[in-house]
Amino acid sequence: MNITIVGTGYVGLVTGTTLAELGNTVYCVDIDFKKVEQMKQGIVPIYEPGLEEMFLRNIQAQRLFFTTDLREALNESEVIYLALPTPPGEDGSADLSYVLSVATQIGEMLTEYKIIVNKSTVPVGTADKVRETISVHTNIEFDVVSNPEFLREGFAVEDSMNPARVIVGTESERAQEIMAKIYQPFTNTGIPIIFMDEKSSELTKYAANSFLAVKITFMNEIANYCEKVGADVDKVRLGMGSDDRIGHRFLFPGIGYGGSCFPKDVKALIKSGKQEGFDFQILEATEEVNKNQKVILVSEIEKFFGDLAGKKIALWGLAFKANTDDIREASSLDNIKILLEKGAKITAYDAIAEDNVRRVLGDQISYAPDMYSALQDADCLLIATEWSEFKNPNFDLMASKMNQKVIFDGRNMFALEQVEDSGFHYKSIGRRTIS
Ligand SMILES: NC(=O)c1ccc[n+]([C@@H]2O[C@H](COP(=O)([O-])OP(=O)(O)OC[C@H]3O[C@@H](n4cnc5c(N)ncnc54)[C@H](O)[C@@H]3O)[C@@H](O)[C@H]2O)c1
Ligand SMILES: O=c1ccn([C@@H]2O[C@H](COP(=O)(O)OP(=O)(O)O[C@H]3O[C@H](CO)[C@@H](O)[C@H](O)[C@H]3O)[C@@H](O)[C@H]2O)c(=O)[nH]1
Repeated sequence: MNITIVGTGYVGLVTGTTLAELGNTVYCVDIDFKKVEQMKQGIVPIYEPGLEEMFLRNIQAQRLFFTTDLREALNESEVIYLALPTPPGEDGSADLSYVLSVATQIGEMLTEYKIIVNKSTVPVGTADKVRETISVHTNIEFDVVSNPEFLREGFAVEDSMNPARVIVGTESERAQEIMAKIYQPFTNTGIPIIFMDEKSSELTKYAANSFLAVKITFMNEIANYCEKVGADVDKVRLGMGSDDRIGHRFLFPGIGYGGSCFPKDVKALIKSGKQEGFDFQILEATEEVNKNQKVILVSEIEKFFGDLAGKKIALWGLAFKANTDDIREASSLDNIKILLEKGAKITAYDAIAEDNVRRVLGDQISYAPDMYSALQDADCLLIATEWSEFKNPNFDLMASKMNQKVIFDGRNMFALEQVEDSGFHYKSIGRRTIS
């Protein structure tokens, strides 16, 4: 099938590449000329493990094309996926301007029946809005389908090739048949394709993300309570997770959830609720707890050192989680902001996300070329991202570089036994402090 993807960010590019890998001819459209030029030259503009190989393979096979010309792509395709940004507007609600402006353009360009598939995360009722927007400009028949995306950054290729489920929201039989055809390769391998109405499909996405945000936040509160009563959150986590009604995944406490999705989607669902006179009390509490959790170690650092003016802090990890270059709503940034305000000096190391942080913070902080150089003359180390290379460090080498042997670990990277004999003061989340 010929398919157009509008927007080639994390979702659009991965979706486009995956659909090409499944044998479709895919036209990826973006307004960012520079990005499109890069992609035409075989350069993947984002860091996503496994993507480059598949991307190059499908370009070579002439199944994957890039353009800034929406009309050209539209004319070639029967199905148009929207993978456009839906950032929070000033009041926290999802900003639909990207989606609706492309809907307007599509309306003006339609010459024959098309299906417009919305992969962006959008509030309930957006399919109707897209339909109304397109209808203003055309009498030609079309369908709008909700098909939310559940991929995780860092595992985007894996999640797209082998999703837990595919949700398709449509009440049109014609659209349902075509969507079933696109996802037939998944059906063949036993992946459920769940058809439902558009509104339920749109809400499924917010409900799933918000539930996971609540799950993490609940564990962060349990972790904070563990510290009060002398329990160990790692043991509690194992004990809880062994009940398969709870499960082991997404029970890892830390310095709060970040990224381009959970914070904005929780906010947007709260806002959508308010518009109906409905209070999502659990989500409001989740937001509040998460806001504090993101910087919970700053007060620990202050408790340890007193005045932070002039203190040198090494920071391992800038990305909002491991295996991505994405720094949107990263806890590292919240910590940097407050630590700088308090007069600390920061040297950060993150091999993958450094460039993105440089664009935002410039030389407000220093950047180290490797994890050990970041520690030179540091009064303490703060760990903000769980990159694998931090998992089993040489504690002697670390000690030889640092002014003081002090670690604040926002990701519980080490088993307590790993640190026990190293002579480090080690403060993690929800576990005994070693000193
Ligand atoms: N990032 C994720 O892990 C993830 C996962 C699931 C769902 N989502 C949702 O998917 C949507 C897209 O997210 P993303 O992270 O891929 O965004 P992104 O910011 O990485 O990419 C969006 C792309 O759209 C392009 N764009 C903007 N306006 C355009 C226009 N008029 N025409 C063509 N291209 C245009 C931008 O240049 C950019 O390349 C959002 O609604 C998000 O909530 C994201
Ligand atoms: O046990 C855990 C799991 C995650 N996190 C944090 O939660 C945030 C989000 O992590 P993750 O869900 O892995 O990353 P995303 O790539 O943002 O993916 C989420 O958001 C996407 C965008 O909507 C959805 O498609 C995915 O299904 C959903 O997992 C990150 O800050 C993680 O550090 C924890 O603190 N503890």
